[in-house]
Amino acid sequence: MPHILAIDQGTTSSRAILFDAAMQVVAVAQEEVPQHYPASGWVEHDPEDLWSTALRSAREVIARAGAPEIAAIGITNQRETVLVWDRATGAPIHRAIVWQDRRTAGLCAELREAGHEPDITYRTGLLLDPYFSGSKLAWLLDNVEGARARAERGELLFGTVDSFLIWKLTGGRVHATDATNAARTLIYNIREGRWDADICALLRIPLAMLPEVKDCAAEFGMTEPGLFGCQIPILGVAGDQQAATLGQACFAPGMLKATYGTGCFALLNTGAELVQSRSRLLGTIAYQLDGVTTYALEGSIFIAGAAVQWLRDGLGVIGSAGEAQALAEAADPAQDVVLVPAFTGLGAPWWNAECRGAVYGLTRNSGPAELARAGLESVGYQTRDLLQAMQADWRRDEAALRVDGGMAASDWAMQFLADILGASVDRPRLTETTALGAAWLAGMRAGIYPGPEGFAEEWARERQFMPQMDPALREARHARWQRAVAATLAV
Ligand SMILES: Nc1ncnc2c1ncn2[C@@H]1O[C@H](COP(=O)(O)OP(=O)(O)O)[C@@H](O)[C@H]1O
Ligand SMILES: O=P(O)(O)OC[C@H](O)CO
Repeated sequence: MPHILAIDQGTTSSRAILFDAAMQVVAVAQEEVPQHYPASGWVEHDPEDLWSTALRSAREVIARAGAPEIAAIGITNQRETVLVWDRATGAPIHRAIVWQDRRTAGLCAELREAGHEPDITYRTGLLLDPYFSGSKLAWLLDNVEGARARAERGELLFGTVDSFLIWKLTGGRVHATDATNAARTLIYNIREGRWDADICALLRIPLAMLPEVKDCAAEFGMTEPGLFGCQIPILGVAGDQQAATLGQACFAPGMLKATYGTGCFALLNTGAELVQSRSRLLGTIAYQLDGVTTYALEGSIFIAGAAVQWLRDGLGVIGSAGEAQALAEAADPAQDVVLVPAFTGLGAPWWNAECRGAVYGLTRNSGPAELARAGLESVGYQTRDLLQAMQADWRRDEAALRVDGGMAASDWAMQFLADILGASVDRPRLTETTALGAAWLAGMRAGIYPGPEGFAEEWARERQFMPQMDPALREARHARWQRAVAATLAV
């Protein structure tokens, strides 16, 4: 029976997941990726680590499953992260600059002050923020000696992590990306589906270094025979948040998923319509199949599961993430401690990089339990702000929010989410949604998995969380949270 291999190259780890012909997980392998912080606000990955951890995970998962026949590979990846390498030798010219890296804040501010943001947002759906690839690529060309001249001579190639892995997997024969990854670069015109020559000129990025942009389910080349002992076609590629949107089968306009990992990324399918947000949410490509683009509105929260990590590593009040829930349950119901986890500023819809976290409502009786509860609740409150902004931008059907990611494992956090949203929250049976999305793209293209309709029918709910909080209390607590955010932004 043919299997599908999904490679999920994430910010903190590389994972490989093998799915069988019935789309069930057969085996998983994972390896941490070392992080480099060469200066305050800078985050880098060694390209060799990205490649070797992905390759080792893939080989290990295949070996664990007894080396079954693999019909295709699907790739999903941390988005926006920038790599530049030599076309002839494959050697990277610098470490990868990771999406979290803020070194280009000055360049982005200059471009904003020069009035470029409205036009760039119109063309790309994005904001002039260091988060996206464009300014990072410009930084490399400006700061690595000789890079711009070499790029202009056509000697250097740019890619996001998917492109780099495709290049390595195909032995340097294919330089390609998919539309969802291209949509995160700030240099791709998502209305017209092409690299934007004007924005590239503004950032002085030579067009010759850009990869070919393909559908998410397409021919991305065959792997080198030496890598897995046989050649395997790469048939699916999507950025990790878009892959999760697919894995959650959010195919209909109005469907919405939120992935709760370190941060939280919510994507709302807006169909053929690219929505211009009034609340600084992002317009992006949800997926592109058979040349047809489906758009999404996206909101990012920087701190979700990271609030739980802070309880564990910063405060030391829990030993593992799974303990947060029991501690929160022990909190004094009479207290209303609010944590605004702006550890690195606040993301959508606030987009304030300067503010920092705060705790409100402390009494002499406040302790670890109240902080744990406040930490878990902060994720629900932030999600509500995000979804309210989405609703203001675009009608949303009353379909439930579909959740996934590590923090979605917490029943307590998901119940509070339903309570504070006043809406139901659905957790799927298969929580490996990111990998599933990539596998589905590849498996569908290989002809062994169903098309979107058949796949959507396979989606199954493990648990639905229904709102139970009294509506007046819900509104009062959310209003208090909003006052806390306003105070945090004002400091
Ligand atoms: N049971 C749990 N309760 C609350 N948070 C959890 C739980 N399990 C994991 N997490 C949080 O989920 C995050 C890990 O999720 P994951 O999807 O693996 O994230 P990422 O891909 O960003 O590394 C961590 O920040 C962790 O604190
Ligand atoms: O690798 P993750 O899961 O933290 O996801 C990172 C996002 O793609 C960044 O936009």
